[in-house]
Amino acid sequence: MKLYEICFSPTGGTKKVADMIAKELSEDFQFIDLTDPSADFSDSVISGDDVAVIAVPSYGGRVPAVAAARLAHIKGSGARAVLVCVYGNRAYEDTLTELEDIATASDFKVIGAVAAIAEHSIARQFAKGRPDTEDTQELSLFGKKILEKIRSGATDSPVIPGNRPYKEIGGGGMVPAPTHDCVKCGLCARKCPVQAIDLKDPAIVDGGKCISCMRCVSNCPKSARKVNNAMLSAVAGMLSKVCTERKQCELYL
Ligand SMILES: Cc1cc2nc3c(=O)[nH]c(=O)nc-3n(C[C@H](O)[C@H](O)[C@H](O)COP(=O)(O)O)c2cc1C
Repeated sequence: MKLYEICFSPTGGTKKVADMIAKELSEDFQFIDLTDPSADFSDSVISGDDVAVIAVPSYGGRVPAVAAARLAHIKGSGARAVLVCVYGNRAYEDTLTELEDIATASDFKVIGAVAAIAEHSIARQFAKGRPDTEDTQELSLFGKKILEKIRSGATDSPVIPGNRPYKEIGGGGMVPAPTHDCVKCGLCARKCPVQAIDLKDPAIVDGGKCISCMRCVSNCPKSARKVNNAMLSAVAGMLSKVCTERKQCELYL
């Protein structure tokens, strides 16, 4: 059995959680980075006796559309899959259900699913420091239980929460822009998962392509990329009502 970690993680929270699960399943794994806009995902060869940890963040209770599209190119060949959805302590709604449908359509056999919490990548005061020590212990235990199921040879699929049809895709429009501290190093443009930022002039952003993933904000070595303050305060105000109470990690096996 070979382990794959197939992950879309613009600001690293999803990857942290996926790594915690993956390292319980195998000492080493092959990483497939769904944020890489230049990768040809149909090149990934996964065979029937492999296992994949497929991890995405929740965006508005859904799988980020670009992650869904890239994932659809990977052929599962009947390999077992453990789905991971990471969210910012509001809710993940239909993310796991949608991910289950995408994985199944790509010929993966879903044997488990995890929902976990990481710092909210837009309003970073929510779920700050998560996954924390308590999450780490819980996720390590989840990983051990998943490994037991893999070793038992069981391939039944758990009942995963969520609705079909899924929630409508909403939100968007939070397009980060450079501040006066920008030195035009171009890192944001090179690392943008959807190539929305102009390589020569990072002030030029294709708003139609930007998915508001906040990678450019979190990656900037000069902290010189920001979203509009008024917009951010409005979002934080809305989230404070629904994000404050601590949500727990969940395992579906
Ligand atoms: C565009 C966007 C939409 C989001 N929507 C939700 C949401 O519906 N519920 C939630 O709890 N967190 C939401 N979040 C927070 C992310 O799911 C969370 O911060 C996640 O850890 C980000 O993953 P990453 O660090 O791998 O980029 C959203 C973040 C972004 C950027």
